[in-house]
Amino acid sequence: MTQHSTLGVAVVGTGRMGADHVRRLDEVVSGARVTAVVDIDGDRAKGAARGIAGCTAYTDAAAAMAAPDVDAVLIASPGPAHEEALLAALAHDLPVLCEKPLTPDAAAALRVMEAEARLGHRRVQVGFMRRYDAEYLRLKALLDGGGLGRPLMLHCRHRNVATPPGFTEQMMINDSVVHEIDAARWLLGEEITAVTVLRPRPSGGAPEGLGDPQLVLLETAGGAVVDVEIFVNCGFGYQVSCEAVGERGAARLGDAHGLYVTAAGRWGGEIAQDYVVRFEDAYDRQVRRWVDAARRGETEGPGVWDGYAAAAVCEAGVRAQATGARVAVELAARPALYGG
Ligand SMILES: NC(=O)c1ccc[n+]([C@@H]2O[C@H](COP(=O)([O-])OP(=O)(O)OC[C@H]3O[C@@H](n4cnc5c(N)ncnc54)[C@H](O)[C@@H]3O)[C@@H](O)[C@H]2O)c1
Ligand SMILES: O[C@H]1[C@H](O)[C@@H](O)[C@H](O)[C@@H](O)[C@H]1O
Repeated sequence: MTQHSTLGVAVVGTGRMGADHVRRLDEVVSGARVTAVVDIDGDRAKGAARGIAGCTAYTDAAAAMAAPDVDAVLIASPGPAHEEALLAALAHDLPVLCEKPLTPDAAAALRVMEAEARLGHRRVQVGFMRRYDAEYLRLKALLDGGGLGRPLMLHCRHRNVATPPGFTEQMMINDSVVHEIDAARWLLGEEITAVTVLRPRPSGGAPEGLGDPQLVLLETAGGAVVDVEIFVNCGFGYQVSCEAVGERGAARLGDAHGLYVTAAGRWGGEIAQDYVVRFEDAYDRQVRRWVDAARRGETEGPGVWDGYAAAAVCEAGVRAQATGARVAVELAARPALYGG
């Protein structure tokens, strides 16, 4: 495997998340430099490349991946565009960090899995950044160490201030709850086997046609239950919390962020307004670990199997959302490459 002194990274998609990753690779993470940026919006690509020495702007991801100064690819285009970029990167056997969701549907994820299996080694890390968040890591260590006894339930809350234009009910599952789906699989070490979605009366603050909030219930292979409140137009802040309840104790993350202030007859803290603030450290740690592994010629962290399993649960979730029924998750057999 190639050893890279400095990893030349192509960032595909330079919107909100892609631009933040370009900044991160340029200013925060050592051992990498952004040699290419790709966006179907050429002006946006040029804007992202501006000020970065040796960075070329492209509108075609395949052209960027064929460039000699591109050693790795960070995909931050919208979910439906991921499959094409992933297959192109795998055709060049390049290390990839792909923003979540790996793909919005399970069939596309399976095609990516087949392409990676043909290489015979893992190349793709999925951007499930909560696995790199300090609080989630502590909760995972506590659960793995048996500190709470056998875990029985997770209570999760996922609140966004507001949705961007075009955000659909399906995206509440595919784009938002997909984080809890991955976090639950990782924290509990079990696959999710069934999904049910309950709908309280919709908030007046939600856009027309969006049944927001919703309560998503996940059942796991070992009999644990996970409830997820997804409320993407709560209006007051970006809140992500998770309480694990075990046979001998409970532990909750996500309550406090930032300063706790006592002044002017009041006490309290701040609520982050978006994910870029709440998960800044997690994104930094995730990208640093990806760059370090890629420079060693290795791939670690959540991979294509995790992206596929999450997509399969999301598909069941979207059916449960539409029908009100409890929907079983259908999973293919886990290939040996992913520990099957
Ligand atoms: N991990 C997280 O917390 C987190 C947060 C936000 C977004 N995301 C993920 O990041 C990705 C991007 O989200 P965003 O909010 O930055 O979206 P965005 O709409 O702000 O940006 C997407 C960009 O991709 C470009 N684009 C579209 N199709 C393309 C293609 N085929 N090739 C190249 N560029 C293309 C668009 O022109 C746009 O500039 C999504 O997968 C999203 O789910 C993850
Ligand atoms: O794409 C975003 C992102 O993944 C955020 O982390 C999540 O809180 C939002 O709900 C989602 O729309």
